[in-house]
Amino acid sequence: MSSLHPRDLIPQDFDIDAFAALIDRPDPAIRQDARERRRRTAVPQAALGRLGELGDWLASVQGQAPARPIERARLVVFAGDHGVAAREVSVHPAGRASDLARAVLDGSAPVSVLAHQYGAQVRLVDMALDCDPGELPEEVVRHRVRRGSGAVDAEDALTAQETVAAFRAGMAVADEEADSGTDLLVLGDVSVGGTTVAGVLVAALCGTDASVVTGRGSGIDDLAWMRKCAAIRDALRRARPVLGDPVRLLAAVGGADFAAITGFLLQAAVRKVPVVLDGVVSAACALVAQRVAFRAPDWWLAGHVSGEPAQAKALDRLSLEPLLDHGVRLGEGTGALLALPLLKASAAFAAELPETGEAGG
Ligand SMILES: Cc1cc2ncn([C@H]3O[C@H](COP(=O)(O)O)[C@@H](O)[C@H]3O)c2cc1C
Ligand SMILES: O=C(O)c1cccnc1
Repeated sequence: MSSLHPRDLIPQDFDIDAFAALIDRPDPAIRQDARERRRRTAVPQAALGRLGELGDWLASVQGQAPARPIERARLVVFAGDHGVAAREVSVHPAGRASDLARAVLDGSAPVSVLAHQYGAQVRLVDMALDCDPGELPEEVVRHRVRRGSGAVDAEDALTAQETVAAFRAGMAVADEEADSGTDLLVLGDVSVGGTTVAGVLVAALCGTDASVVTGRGSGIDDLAWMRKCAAIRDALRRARPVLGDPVRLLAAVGGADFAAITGFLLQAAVRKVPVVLDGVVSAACALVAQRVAFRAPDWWLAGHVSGEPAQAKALDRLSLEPLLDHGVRLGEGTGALLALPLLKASAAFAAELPETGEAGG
């Protein structure tokens, strides 16, 4: 008989199913109120295009109509390395996500340029980078649960205990942000091999083959694509026995950053702070989180289409329609941040277009 080591046991005081009851839908009456206010402006309904609906959504998640301006948007970037990167499935060297993370910290990363441009604060959270923790600031490494997550095609990414610790860290980050008055969370990720892991989770939860979810990630060639597809196929075999259990699924074929993002998304919904999703990693975690609490996706917005087929599949399952499609494949939260000016525009229209008193067109 096989025996479970204590680190494979989910702590007894951890109840992931409690989220299902803790998360409400954003208030539909407020959404309706926002829609009716919009009808009373001189601008015809159709003229605002998607910005009208976006303003209604924003009002509903903020709990007031018209929507308030977004004043304290914060980009939260979760970082981690993945053992599966050793299969050469990324253009980035395996185990070197810390290089990408350092660029986010020193302001030279693509996402730093956008964050600076849009006045968004950036917070980097190291969950499992493969570098000495002493190389990074204490506030960045304080949530780290291990050095690199396991290679999901051959071994578990994490123990059950590490998964719960990472999930709780993500919840704690969402709580800290909610407590400090962040009014919009913009999600990003920095990893090497992350799009492979995301592909596994999406294929597992959608019941599709590896080839359907395998994309070019950070820009891989045909040979690397075949290696990535094979790694996803192998990991899918490992995922199947634990499909019904989100914690065991994240432990078997996820990673510390994925577990943290899943906890972060769910707790943000509990705290009623809206989140803009970025690419395939955000989408994969959102899909896991939807399994935990089916109402949670109403609190999230899909910033863009990243071109990874797994992202499109996941967003479809989440009934989230991405705002932008410009072929941006940079990760780091760039696609989510690009949506920020549109959201701000929708809030400004909602708040500042005068009502005429009569219903418009
Ligand atoms: C210039 C550049 C910088 C990036 N920084 C993060 N990513 C993106 O690539 C990684 C995932 O891709 P893969 O699964 O292939 O390793 C993540 O770090 C994601 O944020 C980048 C992608 C590019 C092209
Ligand atoms: O979907 C993503 O997040 C993505 C896609 C390509 C490259 N990096 C990230």
